[in-house]
Amino acid sequence: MLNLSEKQQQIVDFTDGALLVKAGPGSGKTRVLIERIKKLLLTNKRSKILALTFSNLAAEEMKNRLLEDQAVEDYIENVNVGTIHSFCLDIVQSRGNLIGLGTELVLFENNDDRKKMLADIFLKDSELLRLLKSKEKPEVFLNECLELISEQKKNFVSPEVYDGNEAFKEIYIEYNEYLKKQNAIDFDDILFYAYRILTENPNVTKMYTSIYKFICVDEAQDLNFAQYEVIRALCGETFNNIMLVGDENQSIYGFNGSDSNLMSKTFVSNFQPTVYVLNENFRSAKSIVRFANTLEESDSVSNYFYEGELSAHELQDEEEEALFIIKNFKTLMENGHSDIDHPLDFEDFAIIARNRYVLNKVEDKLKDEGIPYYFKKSSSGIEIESEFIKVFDLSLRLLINCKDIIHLRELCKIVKVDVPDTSNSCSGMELLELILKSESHKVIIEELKKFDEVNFEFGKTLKAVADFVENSTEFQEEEKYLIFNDIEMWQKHWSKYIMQVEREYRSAISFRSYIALGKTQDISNDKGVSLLTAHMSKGLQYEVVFVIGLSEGTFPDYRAVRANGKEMEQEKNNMFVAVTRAKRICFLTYPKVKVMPWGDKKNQQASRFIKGLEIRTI
Ligand SMILES: Nc1ncnc2c1ncn2[C@@H]1O[C@H](COP(=O)(O)OP(=O)(O)OP(=O)(O)O)[C@@H](O)[C@H]1O
Repeated sequence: MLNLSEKQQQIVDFTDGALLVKAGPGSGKTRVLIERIKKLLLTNKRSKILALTFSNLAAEEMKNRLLEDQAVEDYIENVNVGTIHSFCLDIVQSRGNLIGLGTELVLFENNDDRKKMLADIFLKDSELLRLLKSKEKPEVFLNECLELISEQKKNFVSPEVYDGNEAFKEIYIEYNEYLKKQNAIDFDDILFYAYRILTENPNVTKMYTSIYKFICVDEAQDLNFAQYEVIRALCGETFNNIMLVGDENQSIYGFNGSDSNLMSKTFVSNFQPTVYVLNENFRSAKSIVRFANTLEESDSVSNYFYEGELSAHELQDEEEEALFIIKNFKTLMENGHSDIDHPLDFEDFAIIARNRYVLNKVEDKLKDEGIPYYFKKSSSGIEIESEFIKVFDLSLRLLINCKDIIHLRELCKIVKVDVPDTSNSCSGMELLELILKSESHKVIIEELKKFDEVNFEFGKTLKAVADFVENSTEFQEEEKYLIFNDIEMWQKHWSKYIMQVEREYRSAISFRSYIALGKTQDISNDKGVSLLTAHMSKGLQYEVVFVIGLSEGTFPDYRAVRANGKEMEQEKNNMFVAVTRAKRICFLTYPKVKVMPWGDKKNQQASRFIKGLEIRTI
């Protein structure tokens, strides 16, 4: 067990009142948060703690780190770790009725589903249809409408109070009505409705604050308006045992409305927290901290004796850049490094870029060399390849929610039947019996019939479907191949789900919500060199980091270069996050010439972020 610094210890020992920990990279924010939760668990054995994170990855990491300590094992039930969205979805699904919604609402997480709904709305109304047809690019217009709806919801502007464009107001009203008719909500509704439930029902707020004695929020610099307001609503009038932890310089979700002022100004004025600042970096060697400080004018101090290594390199083109990475990777794997006191492994390396495509060349080279690597992904939902499992998936959706018109139509289209009239109330199973007639589809019905809310054994269902497919002569080899892969993927989601949810709480609707929120994505056992975007690298650390594609227009991104305003601040933060993932060695590279997808060659300038360094050429 590592010793905490004096300041870290003070934070861990802090008991009552609001608390803000502002701290630089590698200063132990996450560590302090975890230690404080442990301490609270052990000293307040009957109190519950709510720990909110921004990603499933961060939530999982936090749970694992808590579980590592045997002392807290018996009290682990007292801490609820999860993303803000997942916590709020629980509120909405269980108490939607308090604001005129149904309960057990399903989440339409997929943008295509939202678009289909919007298209329906335009088709039904001749005025709106005319408007749509007058647009040069109707598809783009639909997307813009969806974005505008999303923006209103993120700002908690309901259609009733929206006072802009009349046509849009109507579209927005209809869109929400359509969702309501299907007992569904979209992603943005999660926070908005949770906020309404909490603020319009003080009893609910009181119930939560009497259950949870402490609330902690990690990565608080990434809070956006809606998230902050929900957290504030959760605290009601009097609760103030809330702890926010974050680093303004690592705020990188500006495009999603995040604003570090919510943490450093609004929270301070609303809660008057005790503020701690941590600036000792326990992760990175001196040269890395020194460079990071020049990016952000921060005052981090490396706690390490090691100088480490940070260097910038110009390569001829992307091919040369990729070869340079492979060469240095191999040298370090073979010889190690005097500042690293253990032999290096694949997992000690990360290659980070501003966007996914910059990593293509390196990926090719890693593949050629047989070096294991993986992409960190953040996704939600489930992607299905085979038609049969698509039918299975849609059937499951209808079983959960017979009002789901969007997916009912999709299912009917696939099995080529007319959409049945759903105006007479009809259960999901009755609908399925009307639609699914082929032998193989009847198997789906039989299997789904076995579900009842008390005993949701999806693993057995998958096994039965797999057995049927194996013995069936109805499918071609290729189709079977896809079906088996799809089933295997479902099985993985199911395994992750049952690890998180006790048997008695398992149900089809909760399983679907877990999938929709990305809580069943496999994120843990990836092996090999990490390929990451700067966004995905948040919170992680590696002995050796290559930050690549560091040219003007790529990193910083060309849009930020063009706008040259707040966006550039975000780019700098992205760079800051990427570089500070390195513990001991950091290579910064860029290709002088970039070959465009259509074959042209483009000369590039070194990124402004490395201009102050000596740039080596080969
Ligand atoms: N007091 C300490 N002594 C030694 N090592 C420490 C101490 N505090 C933290 N560390 C180590 O420093 C590293 C960084 O800690 P942690 O990940 O908690 O920092 P962080 O502030 O959350 O980082 P970031 O925001 O950059 O992701 C970890 O390896 C952690 O174990």
